[in-house]
Amino acid sequence: MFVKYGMNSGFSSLASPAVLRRQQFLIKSLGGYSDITHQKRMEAVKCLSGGASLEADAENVLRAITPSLDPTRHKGQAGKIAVIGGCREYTGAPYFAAISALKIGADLSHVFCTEGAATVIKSYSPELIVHPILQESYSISDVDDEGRRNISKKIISEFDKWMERFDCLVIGPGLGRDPFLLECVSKIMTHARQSNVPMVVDGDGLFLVTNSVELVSGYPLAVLTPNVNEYKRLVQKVLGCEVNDQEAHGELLSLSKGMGCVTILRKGKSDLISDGEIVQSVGIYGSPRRCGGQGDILSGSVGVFLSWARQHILATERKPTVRDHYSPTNPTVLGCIAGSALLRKAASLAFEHKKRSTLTTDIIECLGQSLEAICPAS
Ligand SMILES: NC(=O)C1=CN([C@@H]2O[C@H](COP(=O)(O)OP(=O)(O)OC[C@H]3O[C@@H](n4cnc5c(N)ncnc54)[C@H](OP(=O)(O)O)[C@@H]3O)[C@@H](O)[C@H]2O)[C@@H](O)CC1
Ligand SMILES: Nc1ncnc2c1ncn2[C@@H]1O[C@H](COP(=O)(O)OP(=O)(O)OP(=O)(O)O)[C@@H](O)[C@H]1O
Ligand SMILES: [Mg+2]
Repeated sequence: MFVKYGMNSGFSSLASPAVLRRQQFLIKSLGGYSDITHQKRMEAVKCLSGGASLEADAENVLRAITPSLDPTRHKGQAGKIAVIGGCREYTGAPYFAAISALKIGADLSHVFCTEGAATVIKSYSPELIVHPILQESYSISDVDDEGRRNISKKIISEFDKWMERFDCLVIGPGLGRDPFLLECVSKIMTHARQSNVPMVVDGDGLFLVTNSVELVSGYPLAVLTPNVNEYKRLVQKVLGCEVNDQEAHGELLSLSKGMGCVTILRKGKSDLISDGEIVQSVGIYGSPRRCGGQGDILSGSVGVFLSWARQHILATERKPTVRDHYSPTNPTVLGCIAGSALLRKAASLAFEHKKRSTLTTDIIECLGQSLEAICPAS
């Protein structure tokens, strides 16, 4: 059903029910019809058409979706996350993503990586559950095609034993670009999608998805978190043009729509988030340090918050709570807003103490305190 607004409302476009709800939220957030100025109304209209973005009410989102520490809850209910990444070159990225998930409050964090990377990642932390199941081409260079197919099947069946236990997969931090390994990860993604397991795709996972868009296209539980380069490659592939920063919001909407409305978090000075229907931004001041690994914290965090947002929406579907003063309601968008806001707050806190020497591990140490300031544990 589509609704046409009256001319004097400022919203004269034909609107779907979802857009209508968002327009009503905008009208409310702008102070209702009576005192809304022409300029504000035009800003809202521009926002709906993708011309400007709406700064997300990130603190309220964080408060609403973060579960309370209820003593009746058992291990696992606060989230089980799996990071798929870690190869010969990169062991830091999957560690950052997986440990961030735990530091925020997930109960269990797994890493699926290559054998060589596993020993290193285990040595960083005893908290992580590490599965050395992935293989790169160099480690099977003397195996024929039939042997490779068997190895691939074994990897997939090993992963399948665990898959449905996970609330979210984080695919790509430090995954590398080995063709055999990426082929196995494609199959894992296909199985995850068939089982409706949400996935956050980052780093080399985005390299894979850019070359095989069908892996995520049209999957509402997929979130992509591209940095500047990863975004550029996606725009070139899906929209067939170069990035145009003058049209950032409309372009992000088009990209998401072009991929069947997957949620995209475009990282940058402000993080921009779209699910093909709306655009939200998170511009909280973070830190001027651009040390590597902050995107990995973000992907692990979004994995946890998206799982919590899904739980929260399921639990409150029948009984809305007074905490729910936020919009939108898509759990993938809520997860992105919360992850982006928390990372930025933690980066800012870490920078206060460490200044130029701020590293990713310092930011991870500030995740708990930053969340505590918004959602006290007791
Ligand atoms: N400790 C670890 O294990 C870590 C491992 N990681 C893992 O590495 C893998 C590859 O990911 P990635 O991000 O390094 O690759 P990519 O996107 O090609 O960027 C590479 C180059 O792009 C440039 N560049 C960047 N930003 C830019 C900007 N704003 N504007 C302009 N240029 C910009 C810049 O190039 P430069 O300035 O050197 O020319 C940068 O060096 C992936 O698996 C990831 O998870 C990381 O997570 C880090 C921590
Ligand atoms: N210019 C900027 N100003 C402020 N914050 C930024 C800026 N660029 C990125 N960020 C923040 O840093 C986070 C990580 O973004 P970045 O672009 O560094 O990701 P990345 O390249 O994938 O990182 P990684 O090194 O982990 O792969 C983003 O969520 C964003 O909030
Ligand atoms: Mg990255």
